Amino acid sequence: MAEPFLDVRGMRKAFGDFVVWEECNLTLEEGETHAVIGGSGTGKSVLLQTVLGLLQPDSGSIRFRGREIVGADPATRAEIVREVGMLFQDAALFDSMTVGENVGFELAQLKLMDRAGIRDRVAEVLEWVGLSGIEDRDPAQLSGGMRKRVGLARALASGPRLMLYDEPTTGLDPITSDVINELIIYLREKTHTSGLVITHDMPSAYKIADRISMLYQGRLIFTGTPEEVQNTDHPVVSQFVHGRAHGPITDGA
Ligand SMILES: Nc1ncnc2c1ncn2[C@@H]1O[C@H](COP(=O)(O)OP(=O)(O)OP(=O)(O)O)[C@@H](O)[C@H]1O
Repeated sequence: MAEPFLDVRGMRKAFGDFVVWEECNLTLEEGETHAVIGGSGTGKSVLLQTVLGLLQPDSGSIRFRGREIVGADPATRAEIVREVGMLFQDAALFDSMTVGENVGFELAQLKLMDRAGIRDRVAEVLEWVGLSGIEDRDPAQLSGGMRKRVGLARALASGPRLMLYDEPTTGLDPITSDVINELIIYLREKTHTSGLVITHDMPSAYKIADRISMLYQGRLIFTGTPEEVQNTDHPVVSQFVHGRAHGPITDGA
């Protein structure tokens, strides 16, 4: 059987005595969008950072397209994760640069194209996110939803095979959130990228994910389709997804 596109196996991560991930086992198939849900501070961002190679797990394995990220030397790790794009929670745009410079930043840094090529690619990905012609704008003047869209364009510019989404709808109003959800679906169809999304926005997870896993006390305790997650009688998952104050989760964790 072919190896999963992304295969996280037995991944443990602690900060001192504080164990964030007891054991993470997660697979992502090519073309799939997989959402990981869980309370605040439970380790969702830590998962994305380990996949990106920014944090080193204490043990376990993270393989992307058959190549091991954990323990890889920095040059090899950089090469592996070059095919991974990330939409940061705050879009992480450089306010000292124009929108166009932000979107073309990685292409220029890695010298992936000449200037004319970068200009064309920037125009193309801005069109994908519905923001044609804003190359010369200052990111500080953009609304939260527009910043997210520019962040998406930037993440897609170098043609990643896997997109990591760190709470893509957090801080947006419900309508703008849905615009971002629809854009994620549209871009997935257009570019055939796989997606790993962390979120606690359940309408967003139901809409964009093929499968949803719930993180609780350092493990993924449940994985299912959006329908299975919505209808489960698993007490922890049911309490979380239906937002009930009373149940086994007592501290938001
Ligand atoms: N570099 C670090 N050093 C020490 N502790 C850290 C570090 N990064 C994360 N943590 C801790 O790990 C825990 C999990 O953090 P993480 O940011 O992954 O949570 P999260 O599930 O993404 O939360 P939220 O939904 O609030 O963003 C938190 O208690 C956090 O304080």
